[in-house]
Amino acid sequence: MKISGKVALITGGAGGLGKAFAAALLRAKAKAVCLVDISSRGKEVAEDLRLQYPPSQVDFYHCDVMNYDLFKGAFDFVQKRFGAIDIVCNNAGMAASDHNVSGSIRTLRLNLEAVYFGTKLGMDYMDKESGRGGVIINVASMAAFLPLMGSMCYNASKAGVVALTKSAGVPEQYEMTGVRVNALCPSFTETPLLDTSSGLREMIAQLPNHPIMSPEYVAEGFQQLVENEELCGAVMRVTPQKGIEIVPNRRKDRNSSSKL
Ligand SMILES: NC(=O)C1=CN([C@@H]2O[C@H](COP(=O)(O)OP(=O)(O)OC[C@H]3O[C@@H](n4cnc5c(N)ncnc54)[C@H](O)[C@@H]3O)[C@@H](O)[C@H]2O)C=CC1
Ligand SMILES: CC/C=C\C[C@H](O)/C=C/C=C\C=C\C=C\C(=O)[C@@H](O)C/C=C\CCC(=O)O
Repeated sequence: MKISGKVALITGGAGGLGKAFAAALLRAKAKAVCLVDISSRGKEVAEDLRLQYPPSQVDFYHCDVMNYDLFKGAFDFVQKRFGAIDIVCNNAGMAASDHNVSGSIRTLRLNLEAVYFGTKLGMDYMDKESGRGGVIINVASMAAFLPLMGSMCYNASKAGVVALTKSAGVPEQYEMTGVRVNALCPSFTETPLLDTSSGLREMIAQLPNHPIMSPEYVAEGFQQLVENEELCGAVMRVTPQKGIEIVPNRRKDRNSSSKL
């Protein structure tokens, strides 16, 4: 998809990766980006980006994406304001350690349930019937493949996002909807999330040859998932060791008459 002139909605847009994704779209001349976040910091982030990237429009919509009706309100807002939605990024996320039961349940709800809401809403608003097609990027993590110790629900939520994205992105579905759905799985990235878990930075520092990546580098992968029309149901890993790579899709090796 050519980004120039397009309209995007990014959840968790007040945070590290969300802001970098927004900036990447704005540099590629998106018409408008709406940052959807529960933190009112999003207002300043939107203002900052608006000043940096005229004449693109940047809005902030305050919303808890774990509430389906409130999240739908964000889609209605963007649809009404700009006439269409082309790009949805389900990025809002959190992590909690295993001994924090309520935090772990919240992690599952935000990282997986709300990504289901955003994927369903993205399809409803962008499919060929109500919209003009589009692309959804769901932010998972390398934790989907290599679990972060002591964070069962974080790891499970991210593995769930990968499975959800593959289901939503099967080619047969794309033919009906015109909406591509892809997953982005970064390794450790320099954002405020790294400071929410005690001892994490020390643990990362002990990993051999494992620098923490910049949000701007991960945003390069994000931009490829948006732009490359070939990618649907794709899972992209972004790591300091191997760079930006698409995880091979086993489905392609199967007999074409198989539905699995
Ligand atoms: N930083 C890292 O090392 C990595 C992060 N990720 C994923 O990237 C995504 C973005 O995280 P970061 O930018 O790193 O963290 P962050 O903490 O900077 O950003 C998360 C954003 O989500 C927002 N948010 C939290 N609860 C919300 C809710 N209920 N409704 C709406 N917004 C809500 C926060 O206010 C914040 O702005 C997350 O899904 C995270 O799991 C994936 C791999 C690595
Ligand atoms: C508090 C939350 C903190 C961090 C969030 C983040 O999403 C968690 C990540 C968890 C695990 C990351 C593992 C990363 C591994 C690597 O980047 C590389 O070691 C992987 C490179 C190659 C793997 C070998 C292979 O399978 O090919």
